[in-house]
Amino acid sequence: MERGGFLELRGVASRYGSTQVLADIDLSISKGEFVALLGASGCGKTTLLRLLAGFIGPSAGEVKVRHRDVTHLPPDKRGMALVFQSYALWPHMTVAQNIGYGLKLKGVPRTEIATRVAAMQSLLGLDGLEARKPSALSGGQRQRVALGRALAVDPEILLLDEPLSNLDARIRLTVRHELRALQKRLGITAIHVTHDREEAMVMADRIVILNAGKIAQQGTPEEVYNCPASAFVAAFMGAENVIHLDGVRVGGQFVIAEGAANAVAGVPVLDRPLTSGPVEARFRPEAARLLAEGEIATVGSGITFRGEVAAVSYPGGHWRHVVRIGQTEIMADGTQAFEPGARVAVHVPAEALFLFNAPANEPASTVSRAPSGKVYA
Ligand SMILES: Nc1ncnc2c1ncn2[C@@H]1O[C@H](COP(=O)(O)OP(=O)(O)OP(=O)(O)O)[C@@H](O)[C@H]1O
Repeated sequence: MERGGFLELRGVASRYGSTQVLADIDLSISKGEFVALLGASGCGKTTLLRLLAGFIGPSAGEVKVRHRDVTHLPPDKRGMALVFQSYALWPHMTVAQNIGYGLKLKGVPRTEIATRVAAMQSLLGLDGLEARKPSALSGGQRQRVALGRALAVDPEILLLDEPLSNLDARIRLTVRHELRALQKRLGITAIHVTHDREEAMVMADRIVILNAGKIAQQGTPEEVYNCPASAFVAAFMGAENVIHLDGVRVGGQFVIAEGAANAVAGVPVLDRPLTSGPVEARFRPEAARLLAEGEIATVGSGITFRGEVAAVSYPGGHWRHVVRIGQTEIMADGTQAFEPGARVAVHVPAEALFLFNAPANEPASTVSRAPSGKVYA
């Protein structure tokens, strides 16, 4: 895959009336790349996709495809096709007519439409269903017809607006896999909007995380999962446990001060712009190791908190514990169950502990400050 330069967004902004929805969007997408736009509801994912498709114009910035400015081109002149969450199939048309719809609009001769439609049906495993109406298809089949209709016009760029979210969980896994395999096979560039983290992780070459209309971070699934650039990204990528700590930066180490529930601990700063003072420590429930309190000394680098089990449940595959550490409650998974009331140690390895300074512009009232080195909530 040739890197960057195929689809470029520079300084793109968008507003609905006086409401700013997107700002400072810079993206460079390679030909054949599968990019997931991931973010919470209302962060601007669909607006960005509609802007790429040409249904709305940006209030600032430009969109280029192969170095050609398409910012003000109408949707049908951009070489892009959009697949919606709701399928948007014509109910009175058959599968074949739906797939051929875009070709008919373009004035493609009937015999050629028939050939292309047949090829699409066979590519998407819809052979034998050509005469059916959408009402006589399963959700997964309908979504494949919608995909066929988008691909039949031979777009260079496929825009996917949560196309799998109406499918039930089991079918979604299959269609995810099919869609990714098809995209790779056709070498088509795809931009996929989703709020499902796992879907983005398993399908995309690159994940672009949006927060309130801005790019919070972009990178491979592994990068955004293992090296979140902010507390927001860490939380969004599942590191929902949060403990407030204090410490000092000494060269490449951050030395966490002793607290009511932890001893002094040093963790590498890596490439985080960490400064001495209060920090927010985040980690995933599955990254924490739960031990009986006496086992503290046997664990490796990272930090260990002393706590008490408040609740335990079995969601499948592991035991999930709610552990009270000071006034804070965190979740920690383990292969062994500890009873409520048990005194435990929660060890978080250095590589799974994400430290962030509290944002400088956060109002003082929302930033909790602890006495130096204390764990608190
Ligand atoms: N036509 C519109 N007029 C005014 N505001 C709008 C319009 N469409 C969207 N918005 C607002 O713009 C913001 C971004 O909406 P958008 O649909 O892009 O979010 P999203 O990330 O796709 O959300 P979801 O995951 O819920 O679909 C939201 O606050 C939304 O209320």
